[in-house]
Amino acid sequence: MKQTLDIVPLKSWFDTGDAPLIIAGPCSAETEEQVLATAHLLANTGRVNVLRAGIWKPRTRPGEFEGIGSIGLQWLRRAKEETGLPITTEVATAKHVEEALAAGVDILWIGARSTANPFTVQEIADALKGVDVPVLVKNPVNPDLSLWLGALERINRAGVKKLAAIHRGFSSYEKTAFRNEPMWDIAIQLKTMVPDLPVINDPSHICGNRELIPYIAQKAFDMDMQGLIVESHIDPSVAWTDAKQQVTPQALSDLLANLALRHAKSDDPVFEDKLAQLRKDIDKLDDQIIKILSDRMKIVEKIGEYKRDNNVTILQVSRWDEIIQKRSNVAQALKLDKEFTVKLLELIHNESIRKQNEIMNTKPVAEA
Ligand SMILES: O=C(O)C(=O)C[C@]1(C(=O)O)C=C[C@@H](O)C=C1
Repeated sequence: MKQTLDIVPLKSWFDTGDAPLIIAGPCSAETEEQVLATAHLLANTGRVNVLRAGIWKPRTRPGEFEGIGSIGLQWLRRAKEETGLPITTEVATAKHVEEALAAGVDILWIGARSTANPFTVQEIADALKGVDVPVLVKNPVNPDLSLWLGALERINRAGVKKLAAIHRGFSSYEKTAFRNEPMWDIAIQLKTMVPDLPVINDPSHICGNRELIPYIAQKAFDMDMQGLIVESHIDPSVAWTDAKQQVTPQALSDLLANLALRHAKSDDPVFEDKLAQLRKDIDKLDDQIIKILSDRMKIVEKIGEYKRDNNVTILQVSRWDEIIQKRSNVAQALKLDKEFTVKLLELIHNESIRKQNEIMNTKPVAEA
């Protein structure tokens, strides 16, 4: 279902021409020297549009480094004056918003833990009323699209029209190669629901290690995301936070140079013609799929009536097992992915059960 947010296009508040928006900088501001040195090296790459640094850090356990605090804002401000790069930091309370704005922070971002808490988001939204500052909203820690959308809506209702989402992946109990599971389908759903909303990818927090960053960053561009926010430190080996996932400004520059940029459309008419033809072929096949599904469902309904009239259960596990087995074999022979085939059949089966459930509780036509 489409959702509307009253937003202005990214280009109107940050024009990067044809290139994606690149935000980079240390996970945490540690010292003035570190912030300034990183900022200069990043600016010198010519590939970075905005400098980031965490000042207030929500840490999972107490006792860890919780950010340098307000003093860091002055370092960021100086970095901005010296390099010309706009600056951004995370805010989690109304007081953070006030202090960041007073220090001339150009873009604010809301972290994943804050997005997960509507009280926090509302407090930030209230502090933003009447302020014309761009806000980036990270996805919540848990895989909950409504919560992400809800946070964007709260900020938007406060009057913030320069709005974007940050996809930083989701916590998962199961340990995988990623620190936070990308769960691309959730970000894709957000993009489908709010097509005008720019989505920026955060490969550092998805990966948790620098090695996987190029893979995720490329995938983000392939998924039509409008930018990247990447953690970069002059010397990641001594970083106070997230050492494993930070890259040097030089490594970031090399990484960005090696990414293939994608565009939502091509201006080559030959490509567009060929695409239009292939899409026509798909349209025809999709119509056939729908017709076949409708024919199948009519038979399912008929079976449903026989079952009702003979007091036979809807669910027939052995028949269903047989279908999964036989059709998966056919699918494999036709080079269709097995997992995809099983998921599709399960969807169909659930619909059969729903349909037969409706029929089970009606009377046969003769008795009605
Ligand atoms: O074969 C049946 O008994 C049906 O009702 C059809 C069908 C199906 O959709 O293929 C539906 C439900 C059963 O669990 C098994 C199969």
